[in-house]
Amino acid sequence: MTTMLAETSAQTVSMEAVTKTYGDVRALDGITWTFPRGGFTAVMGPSGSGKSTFLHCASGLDRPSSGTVRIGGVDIGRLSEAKRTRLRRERIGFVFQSFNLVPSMDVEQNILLPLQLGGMKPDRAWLDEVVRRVGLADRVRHRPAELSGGQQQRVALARALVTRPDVVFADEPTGALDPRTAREVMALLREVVDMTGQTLVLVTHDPAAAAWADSVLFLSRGRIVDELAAPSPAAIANRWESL
Ligand SMILES: Nc1ncnc2c1ncn2[C@@H]1O[C@H](COP(=O)(O)OP(=O)(O)OP(=O)(O)O)[C@@H](O)[C@H]1O
Repeated sequence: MTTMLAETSAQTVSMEAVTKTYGDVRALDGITWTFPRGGFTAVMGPSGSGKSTFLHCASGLDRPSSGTVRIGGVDIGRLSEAKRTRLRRERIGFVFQSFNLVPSMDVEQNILLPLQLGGMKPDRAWLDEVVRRVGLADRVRHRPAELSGGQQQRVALARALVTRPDVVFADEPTGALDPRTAREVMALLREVVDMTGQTLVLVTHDPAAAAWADSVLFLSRGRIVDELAAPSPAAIANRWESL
């Protein structure tokens, strides 16, 4: 087996005293956190605890109301919207519950889309490596509609990895999959972290999915209230109950 640690980014995302308010609502209330490089972190919390807001701010989709978010060492609060978009495209990968593939494009075209949008040149060797790693080498000319849900999510993962991002954010990536396919996708995410040193952040409601992570952050009312390292599904469910 090959490892590609040398090819991963030196930077991750760090947040310092981050708040986000919507009118009177304090959706994030003083978040300070740096995602460990090469680590797999799950973020959990009850409905309304601020998970989506956390994901949006940490990934540069949105700007905090106060505090600092650094992506690859760059303070996103100081960037124009256009520059933040560019930084996000180059430094962050996304995987969503709904896959978000372009139906008219084949697998390879979908995977290459972030490079195309950013005017970046594909690295053929890395593309082949990513496609092989997610198990799609014999599917590159298929369209999304010709693939199972699990395969479509693998395409989305390959698309997230193709730019060699600092951090991949996965938002309920198994939410649309049956339990067996969900386990396969989680096992693949774990393998990608272990084999490539990719930093990964998973936002999920599902203790079984979160248990694949190195550690779980628990959000409540916009704050990080706990971290569980090397968590079992039972320990996660237990902590969840008391939030
Ligand atoms: N655009 C917005 N405008 C106003 N209030 C918002 C907005 N986005 C989020 N909020 C509020 O901020 C708080 C945190 O919401 P957020 O969506 O981050 O929580 P969540 O943990 O992701 O919830 P869920 O699990 O239900 O998706 C909630 O009180 C929510 O109503």
